[in-house]
Amino acid sequence: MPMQIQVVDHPLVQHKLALLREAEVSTNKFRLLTAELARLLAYEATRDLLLEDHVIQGWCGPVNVKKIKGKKLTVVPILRAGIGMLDGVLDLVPSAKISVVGLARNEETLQPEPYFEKLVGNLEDRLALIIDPMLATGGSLVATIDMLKRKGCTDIKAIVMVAAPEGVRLVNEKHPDVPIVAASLDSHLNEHGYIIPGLGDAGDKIFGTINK
Ligand SMILES: O=P(O)(O)OC[C@H]1O[C@H](OP(=O)(O)OP(=O)(O)O)[C@H](O)[C@@H]1O
Ligand SMILES: O=c1cc[nH]c(=O)[nH]1
Ligand SMILES: [Mg+2]
Repeated sequence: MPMQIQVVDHPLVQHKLALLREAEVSTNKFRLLTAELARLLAYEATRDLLLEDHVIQGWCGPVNVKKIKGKKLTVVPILRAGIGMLDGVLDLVPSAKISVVGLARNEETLQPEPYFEKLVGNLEDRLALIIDPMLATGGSLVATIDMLKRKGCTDIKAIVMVAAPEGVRLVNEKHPDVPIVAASLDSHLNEHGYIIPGLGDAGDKIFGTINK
């Protein structure tokens, strides 16, 4: 089975990703680039929202226009690192609700350990846009999708900056209905579950908890 993932090859996306990969990138620059990249990826991820026809009163009389149909959006940042992408996504969808999921990957077992869940009501008729910079083993994304589906959400998409093939395969297998949009599909995971070449620890870089 070929992997299902949309890699956005827009030159601005690839350029910003290249700057993010620099070993010496500062916390400030990493945050700014993460927000900019999130904005561009969200633009691509919302490309297939459905439109409907409306007639409005324009300056010279009635005008036929198109507006987004029906479904409202909830953005779902996975704590902590997903917070780094939130402002960029909200720039495009400022009225979206926000559902927050807290997961910490256990460094030994690589399993996600849930510590927070605050999902907005009525997920049945909302598109959930999950945001997290890193898709590594896929455990965190699968756990988040499981939580959303338990609350009745049926329309889910994930935006990540960098994905590993291992994680994409797991999400494709467990949740084939959930599209993944990424800036890059990288080579593999190392023995500690880090993406190679990846970005290092995105949470630590965004929150300034270690230098590299
Ligand atoms: O695909 P996985 O193998 O589950 O790994 C990816 C997860 O790991 C990182 O978060 P981490 O658990 O380090 O938490 P943090 O955001 O608080 O740093 C990252 O932001 C993802 O959520
Ligand atoms: O490469 C990785 C894997 C998990 N989490 C990160 O922040 N980076
Ligand atoms: Mg981390």
